[in-house]
Amino acid sequence: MKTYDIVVIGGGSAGLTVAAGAAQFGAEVALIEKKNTLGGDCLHYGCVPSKALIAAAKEVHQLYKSAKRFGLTVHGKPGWQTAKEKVKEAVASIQEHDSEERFRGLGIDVIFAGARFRDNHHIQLSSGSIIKGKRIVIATGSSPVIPPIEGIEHLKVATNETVFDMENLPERMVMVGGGPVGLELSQALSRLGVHVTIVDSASEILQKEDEDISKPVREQLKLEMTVLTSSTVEKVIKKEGKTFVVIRGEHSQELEADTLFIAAGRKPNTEGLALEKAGVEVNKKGEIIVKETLQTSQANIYAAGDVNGAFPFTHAAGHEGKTIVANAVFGLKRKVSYENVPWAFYTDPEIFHLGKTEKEVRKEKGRDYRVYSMDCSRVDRMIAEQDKLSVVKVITDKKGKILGAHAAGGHASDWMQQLIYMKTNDDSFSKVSNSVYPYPSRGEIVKNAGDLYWREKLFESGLSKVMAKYVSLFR
Ligand SMILES: Cc1cc2nc3c(=O)[nH]c(=O)nc-3n(C[C@H](O)[C@H](O)[C@H](O)COP(=O)(O)OP(=O)(O)OC[C@H]3O[C@@H](n4cnc5c(N)ncnc54)[C@H](O)[C@@H]3O)c2cc1C
Ligand SMILES: NC(=O)c1ccc[n+]([C@@H]2O[C@H](COP(=O)([O-])OP(=O)(O)OC[C@H]3O[C@@H](n4cnc5c(N)ncnc54)[C@H](O)[C@@H]3O)[C@@H](O)[C@H]2O)c1
Repeated sequence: MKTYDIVVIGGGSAGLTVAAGAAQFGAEVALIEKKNTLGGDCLHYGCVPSKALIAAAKEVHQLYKSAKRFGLTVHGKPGWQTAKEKVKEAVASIQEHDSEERFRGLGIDVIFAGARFRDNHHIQLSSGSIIKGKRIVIATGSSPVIPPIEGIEHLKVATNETVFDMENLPERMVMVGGGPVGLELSQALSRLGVHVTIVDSASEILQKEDEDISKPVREQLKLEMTVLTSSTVEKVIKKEGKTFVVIRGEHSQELEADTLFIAAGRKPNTEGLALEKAGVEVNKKGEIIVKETLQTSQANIYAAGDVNGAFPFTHAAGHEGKTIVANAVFGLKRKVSYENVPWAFYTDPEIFHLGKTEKEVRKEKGRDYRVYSMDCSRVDRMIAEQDKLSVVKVITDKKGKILGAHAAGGHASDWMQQLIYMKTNDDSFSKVSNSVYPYPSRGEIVKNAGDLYWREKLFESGLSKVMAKYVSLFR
């Protein structure tokens, strides 16, 4: 039986970060992956294929928009096979970075097998052999939750795991769930010609955002698809040879459809791991309970990525992975923090979210905070590109410390990046105004918000009146 310094279970974003980091620091590492390829959900069923599909759909959308504007006529339907090829190309290119050879080249033993705990140090592989880990990292990810829906077998069911391989595009699709998976993929599929209805049990989509950020995105999405909130899919029925989805709640109705896409949230992949044999505890949702050091209830076992449910994004899985390398390889007690970890939803317009929302800050601090909001009406690049939606909002404390930074708009995930750096380094928002932005760039919207900070300071100090008087004399 071979003993490793670190055994990593799961070859996705979290597991690959830990395995590569630990091996580069000289640890003997085994990486176990139950599928026959590395990369996990992000590469095969998540971030990468969805962004490639979004890009393909955007091309089609832009084509129709431009044709209309220039008085041209477009014939035919967008080809699903072409869109699928684009997705496959993107996955194949990125797969090279996550190749088995690359990880073997780092000295890692890559083992393609299912893993199961025998105790808190021993792992039974589906091949039959047993390996020992001084430290073990669980990075097994998550899977889509499929809510019970009577008669679901009457129509095609898609999830993020099957959509990119669909033979043909559906004609009429009901999307169960208007979270990021539901919204991003609904918009892409709608732009490729699918008639989409989103059904969400929540009273509104994008509830984690402040209203001024979510509203422009919601309004755009509602132009491209139907969104039924406070509603759920109860069952699927057949009537006169047609299939209907029965929706209950605020928008009760029977809706004809040929495909049901399920994007109703995620469940952690812990089934079959025999966590009880290792003494690893889970919460009510089945997520592995971790301390801030990412140690589980067993000090030598760590959990990273979607399986701990803390911040289910690829970049957060990488962030957690680095923390685990520091703690498991060097014996440190570094604590993970999500305070400066953003997220972006790649709808069109995009959503960018960093730190606290105004709703959250108000709850915590009452009125003891400042908000600097700016729309695109004075950003020449956005005006030139006929962008009428983009908006940015920065929330600070009285001294200018950034508590939250949020935006909606095309490419918002790019033009908001300066604020991630500033917040991470505790820089005052006042400093944005000192930066010179290239003209005309979209990022000027952030600079304009920064200028508001000084305008307010000047006004508060009464200096503006003195200055006005001085300037009038000067003239
Ligand atoms: C449609 C979609 C779009 C997304 N888009 C984005 C995005 O744009 N940006 C972003 O940041 N996040 C995005 N996400 C979220 C992102 O994909 C996940 O947060 C990320 O993949 C989590 O990484 P992970 O390593 O925890 O899990 P995974 O990447 O799922 O990796 C887990 C691995 O463990 C393996 N495994 C499971 N059980 C076992 C076992 N018993 N033995 C051995 N191996 C096992 C699995 O086969 C898998 O390869 C998206 C998700 C979806 C569904
Ligand atoms: N751009 C990105 O970074 C990106 C994109 C996609 C996914 N993700 C990650 O993947 C995770 C999962 O996303 P998701 O959208 O699958 O889950 P989610 O939990 O974020 O959203 C699920 C939605 O489904 C609704 N819902 C749940 N059960 C329902 C039911 N029975 N009927 C109707 N509606 C129901 C919920 O109200 C919710 O709005 C996200 O938390 C995010 O971290 C990130």
